[in-house]
Amino acid sequence: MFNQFLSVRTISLLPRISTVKYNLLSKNWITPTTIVKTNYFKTTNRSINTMSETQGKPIQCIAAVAYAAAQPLSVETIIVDPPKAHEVRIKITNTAICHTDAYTLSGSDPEGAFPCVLGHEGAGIVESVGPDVETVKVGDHVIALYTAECGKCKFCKSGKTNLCGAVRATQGKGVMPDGTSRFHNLKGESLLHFMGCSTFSEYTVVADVSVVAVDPIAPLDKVCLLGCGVTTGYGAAIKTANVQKGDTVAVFGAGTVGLSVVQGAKARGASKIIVIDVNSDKKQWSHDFGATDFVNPLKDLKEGETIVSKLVNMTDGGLDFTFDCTGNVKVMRDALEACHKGWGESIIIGVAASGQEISTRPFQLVTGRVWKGSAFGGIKGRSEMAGLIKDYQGGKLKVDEFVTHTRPFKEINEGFEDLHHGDCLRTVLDF
Ligand SMILES: NC(=O)C1=CN([C@@H]2O[C@H](COP(=O)(O)OP(=O)(O)OC[C@H]3O[C@@H](n4cnc5c(N)ncnc54)[C@H](OP(=O)(O)O)[C@@H]3O)[C@@H](O)[C@H]2O)C=CC1
Ligand SMILES: N[C@@H](CCC(=O)N[C@@H](CSC=O)C(=O)NCC(=O)O)C(=O)O
Ligand SMILES: [Zn+2]
Ligand SMILES: [Zn+2]
Repeated sequence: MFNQFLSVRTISLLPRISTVKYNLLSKNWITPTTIVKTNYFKTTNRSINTMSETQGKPIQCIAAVAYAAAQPLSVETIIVDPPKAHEVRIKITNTAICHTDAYTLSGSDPEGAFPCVLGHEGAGIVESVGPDVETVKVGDHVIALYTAECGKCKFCKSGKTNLCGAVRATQGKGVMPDGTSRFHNLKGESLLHFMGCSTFSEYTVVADVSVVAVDPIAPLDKVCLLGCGVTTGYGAAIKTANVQKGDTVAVFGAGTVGLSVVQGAKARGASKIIVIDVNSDKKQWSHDFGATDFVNPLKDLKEGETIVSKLVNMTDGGLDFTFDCTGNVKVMRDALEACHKGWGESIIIGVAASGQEISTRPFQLVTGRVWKGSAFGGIKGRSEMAGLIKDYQGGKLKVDEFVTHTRPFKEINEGFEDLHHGDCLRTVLDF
């Protein structure tokens, strides 16, 4: 099996590599030449193309397979085929569990199909690449991206969105761009991919447009969270909403996504950041991440008061920006209606179950309130991840603080249980 660490023997065969270091944080061997360039669309230093012993061969490894909706995951050995052209096989070192994994596993996702390998908040090391891959190389530390960035499609070139059309259609069907899967169980049954990532497997295969190399010094057991929750919330505040100094902000739902919106709003100098959550245990966290106020609508409303009227009164007529980070369509309506007449914008981030729809009086929009959505915080994964890693390394973006639980990968089902407890922001699994 591929050794996740570049072996000394392998490295000694590469005369151009003079210094080999052991990264104590990520527990991996690194070399100076693995340090990534800021232009992620082309690897400029191709001097290392380390061959792994497993290159071109199927790998047997541990994975968590979702065989059916609302059933525990089956932790078992699966077979991961080698990457084809424009594909990358990654040794996942760490993956977190996002609320969206639980949503799809529950059966509420119209795109959910089984059996599949879930997981989309993961990081690891490139084990091998298929033909024509020019953007990452063996040994690179990487984050999987559920929002691809090809740089060439109509979406990527528009300058208006981070959504990319290159692989989204096949991604939604749970297959690689050529329409087939790289995962099989030991019975020979094909297993579907998920969100173009499938990080609940020790090895996964992703499209080359769905992966970004990161500074190898960044700890993979923390920056895996940049694969979804932290990036989504922070980006929604600083990119989608583009919160400005002095703006007033309300954030519904104080999970990892909501608290990351809070830290984005704080970074921008928002004058008021109100968190609304049904669990008062989230109050301390909210303040720690930068909230100025916390409201529990189940406890803090007076007779005749609604959450909307309370928020409007707290902010002299309504908020400049509100964010739904719950996935609850009633909350989405409240978030819109708490916006200031004339200009308030409400950003929907939460994912609602199949069949759910939003509604409001059109007059709310006629009078200037704006409803928007945000996927992956509007962040372009390949060209903008380096900036987020720098924000994290410079202490501007909190990431470690979200890791409330860690578990060995085999405890993944217990990790899903953690999500239901108010004391959990993220459980990070370790392979
Ligand atoms: N658009 C995108 O790109 C992305 C969307 N998502 C979605 O964003 C949402 C948030 O994700 P995440 O932070 O991981 O989830 P969490 O479950 O950790 O956070 C949601 C929070 O909202 C609280 N909540 C639930 N109902 C209400 C309510 N009626 N009013 C106020 N608060 C409420 C929950 O409390 P309690 O725990 O007590 O229920 C919890 O604290 C999910 O729907 C997820 O699927 C996630 C990532 C990316
Ligand atoms: N498959 C669902 C929609 C799920 C969804 O909205 N996903 C979010 C990311 S959630 C991450 O944790 C997203 O960014 N969607 C954009 C996309 O292109 O998928 C459905 O069909 O309703
Ligand atoms: Zn997610
Ligand atoms: Zn594209």
